[in-house]
Amino acid sequence: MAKEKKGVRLEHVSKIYQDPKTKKDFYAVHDANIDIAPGEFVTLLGPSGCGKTTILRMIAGFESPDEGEIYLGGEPINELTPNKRDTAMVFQSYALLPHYNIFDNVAYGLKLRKLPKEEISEKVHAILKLVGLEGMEDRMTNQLSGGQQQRVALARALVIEPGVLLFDEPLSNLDAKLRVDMRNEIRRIQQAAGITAIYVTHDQSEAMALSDNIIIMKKGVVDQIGDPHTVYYHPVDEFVADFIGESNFLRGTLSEKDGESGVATIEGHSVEVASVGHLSVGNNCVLVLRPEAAHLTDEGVLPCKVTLSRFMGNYQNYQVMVGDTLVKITDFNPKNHKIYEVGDEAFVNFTADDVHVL
Ligand SMILES: Nc1ncnc2c1ncn2[C@@H]1O[C@H](COP(=O)(O)OP(=O)(O)OP(=O)(O)O)[C@@H](O)[C@H]1O
Repeated sequence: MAKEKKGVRLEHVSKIYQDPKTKKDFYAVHDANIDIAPGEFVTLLGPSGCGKTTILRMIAGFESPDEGEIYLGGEPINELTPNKRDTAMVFQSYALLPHYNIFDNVAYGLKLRKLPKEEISEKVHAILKLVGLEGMEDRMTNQLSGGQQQRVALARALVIEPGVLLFDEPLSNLDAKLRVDMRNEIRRIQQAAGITAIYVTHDQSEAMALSDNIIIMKKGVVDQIGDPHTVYYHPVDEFVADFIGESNFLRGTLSEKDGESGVATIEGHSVEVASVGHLSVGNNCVLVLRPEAAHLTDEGVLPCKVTLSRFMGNYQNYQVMVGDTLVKITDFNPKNHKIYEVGDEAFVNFTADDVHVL
């Protein structure tokens, strides 16, 4: 449906703001280098205040970078006003026109572009079909549910056939169930429309569900860019490991090394590890162990004492102490495993491939 899918590139982009309290300048975004391929769905993910929205607003043209250059479809766009950029934004607040019906809300951008009436009608109907609002053209937007309003906002952005669609936390105002339904819809519609999408969220499951690639931001800096699998299994640091899913951090030192494999000492116990080429013997290291990758067994890698054991229906939730380290364990197959109770002595079991070493 898009005229042409466009890629987006940020080269050494920074944005400086003044802190209203201290009056000191600070980098809201610092030296961002991002390359988004045409047709890709990318999320900007990170905690509040990390600079996600600032990046999105710079791409849209509502803010201009203090350093660096932004390219859209290979062309530099820093000097272009928002209406000259081939982008459309879907806002958190929907920003619909309250006294207009669905048709007129969606047609608005096309009327501004002075398209012939028949073409407008054709395009609006095609988009309403795509977002699942066919036949509802005459409904006023204040008579719609949150999910329907979100669909209208999406249709209104899509109808102008932008090269890039920008989303600023578009599902924040919806309840949990609807958020999940709508995010699946957004992904379906983006793929059907064949459009490049950049999506701001602080919800990691939303980012995992939607993205080809996730850009994880930390205090104005791009910390890691990768597909959901990479950021989950190969986080670059503890921040990413903690932000994407749950993690246990087992701290110790590397005591032996042979090429890529080695042995780490954790709480006085030897643990076989892999992919430690970046470390030397004697270095401190952190083993990132996902709760679902760890198992409780009678014999295993690290002796522990169970401090919490809770049946959650589809999984058994444990907390255990390995020396002074608390380890969370999720057993997704409790029906077929021995259940340990609080106070039991057991072992945390895992293989070298189950841990990611930082
Ligand atoms: N116009 C402005 N003037 C001064 N500081 C600003 C301005 N806009 C944003 N900031 C600050 O810049 C930093 C980054 O803000 P930004 O809105 O990009 O964060 P965010 O990651 O999108 O956060 P959230 O998830 O809360 O929306 C924050 O510290 C914010 O307070």
